[in-house]
Amino acid sequence: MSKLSSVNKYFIKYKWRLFLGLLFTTVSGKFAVMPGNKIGKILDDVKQLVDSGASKEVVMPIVVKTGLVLLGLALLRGFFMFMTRQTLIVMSRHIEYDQKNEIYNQYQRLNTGFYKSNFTGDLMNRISEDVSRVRMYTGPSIMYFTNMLAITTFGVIEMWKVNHILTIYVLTPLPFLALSIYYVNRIIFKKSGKIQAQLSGLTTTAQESFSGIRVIKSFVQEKNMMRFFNENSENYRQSSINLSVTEAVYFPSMNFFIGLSMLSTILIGGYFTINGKITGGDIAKFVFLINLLMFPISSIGMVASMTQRAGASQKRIDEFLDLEPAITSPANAVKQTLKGDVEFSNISFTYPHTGINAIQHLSLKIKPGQKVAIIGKTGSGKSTLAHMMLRMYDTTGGEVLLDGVDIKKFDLHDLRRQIAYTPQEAYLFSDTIYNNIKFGKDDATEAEVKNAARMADLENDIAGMSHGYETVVGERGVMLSGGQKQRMVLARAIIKNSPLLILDECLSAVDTQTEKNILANLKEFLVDKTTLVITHRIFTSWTFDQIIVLDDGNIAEQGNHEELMQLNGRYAQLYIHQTS
Ligand SMILES: Nc1ncnc2c1ncn2[C@@H]1O[C@H](COP(=O)(O)OP(=O)(O)OP(=O)(O)O)[C@@H](O)[C@H]1O
Repeated sequence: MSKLSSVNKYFIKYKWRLFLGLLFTTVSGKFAVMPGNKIGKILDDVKQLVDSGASKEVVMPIVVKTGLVLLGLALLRGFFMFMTRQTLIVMSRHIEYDQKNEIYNQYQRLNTGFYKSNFTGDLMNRISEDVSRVRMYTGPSIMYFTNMLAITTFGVIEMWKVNHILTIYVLTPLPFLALSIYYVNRIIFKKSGKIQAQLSGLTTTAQESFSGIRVIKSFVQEKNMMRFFNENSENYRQSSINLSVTEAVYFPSMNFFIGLSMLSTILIGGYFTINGKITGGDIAKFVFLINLLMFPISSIGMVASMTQRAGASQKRIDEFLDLEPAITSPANAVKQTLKGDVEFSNISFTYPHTGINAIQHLSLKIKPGQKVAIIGKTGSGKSTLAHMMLRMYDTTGGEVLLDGVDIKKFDLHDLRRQIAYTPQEAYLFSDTIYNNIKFGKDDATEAEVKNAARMADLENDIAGMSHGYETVVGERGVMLSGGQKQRMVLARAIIKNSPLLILDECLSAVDTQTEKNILANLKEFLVDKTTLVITHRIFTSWTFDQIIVLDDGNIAEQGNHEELMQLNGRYAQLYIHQTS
């Protein structure tokens, strides 16, 4: 239970729903037990009247009256059961909503490094499966447990009033019922966990096949993929059949123990009736109450098993929520409008999980409004430099200064808000073109969105689509070509209108004419913006203030175009190769 103590704050938040829910459950329990008395009494009364020779006309109204009372009690019980669900189950839905938001918020707080070292499936599980299991505790478990307490208490009191010994005999099998349900539930849970994992495997295989269908077809791997899928599918089928065998034990075991209680009632109750200790009506009352107790008692096992699972899930949720992001805003964080002065002062960076020294003692100064090209062979550390500026990772040595201030002193959100960045991987949301561009600026007007699209040379592409700006781009933008995706991401960065712009391979997939159009469109827009262009291809139509050639995490060549051509090093070779 201690694992679930962190859920208590929600019970305090929704205390009125909880209180009313418990009250309604108790009242509905009372109404559930009350018909027992009525049934016992009417049977005894009718027997007495018939024995004393009363006519049908005398007996029938009494029976009808009792029938109406029973109907009224059933309606009242139904009403309070409805109210129980309206309070307790609705409360559990509110808690589920709060927990999901809390977890989602934590996902957003954590840094890039966290996502590199955790699997998507596991992360998704916390927000879906773990939260659902906790909900089973905050809603159904509490409801079933209270219902069990109420019905058992009221029911046992009623039985006790009739005959102590019979009550003890009748109740003896019931704890075994609860225990057996608990064990069956645990086995079912274990087996369903295995099935769930197999199902995830199947879904992943199917999903990978859909995404990689072109690769599968071109390598003529259809048969192998089918065989692989079939094997997994067969395992899943076997496990599911196995589970249904276990599930089939559930109700017969319940009936077995209830049957034992019934047997005691009839045998011992019959013996007591013969001896005049109880009446026939009392036996009917016992039979009614035992049937009533069947579900609440068996629910103890179910509740115990659900609570255990919820505890394990809440532990996982708590461990996740307790993680502190490695990169945060400091106390008294600096918030200022950036001019665009950038300095890398002897920075080094080693990736934590692989130990790769991506940047080594690099120093570089960029003045406000300068255009800087960062080139270098693959893996030389270009993108890592961009990550340092955005504080996706913190340097392991040296400092990054913006307008002379160490970036670790800035408010993190304010810092990122002032840097427009196009990551190498052009990521789009499965939303409309319009919303994907507008994502760069919450309050952007339609004119701003269209202007950003124009600058990214997207106007003609969008005009050619049947729904124009309202075209949905599909999952991760699958409906668009590689070049269109890159330009969408560029438009999203343009609309941000930040004093600092980092373009990481943002035009690698567009043809040279489109590249020229975009660069021409951007020239004026970028006049006063510090711009870092990370590229393999040299933009010949632009004049860069500085060109940095990176090699193995350090600067191999530095200067403007003329200086580097004179140096006749790597840049010159690349330039000659590209222009020839
Ligand atoms: N998340 C990461 N975890 C561990 N190592 C990484 C990570 N990202 C990059 N690296 C490593 O750091 C080095 C620099 O990578 P980086 O992405 O900065 O290179 P790059 O110059 O941008 O390359 P490319 O031109 O191929 O994009 C590489 O050796 C790379 O393998």
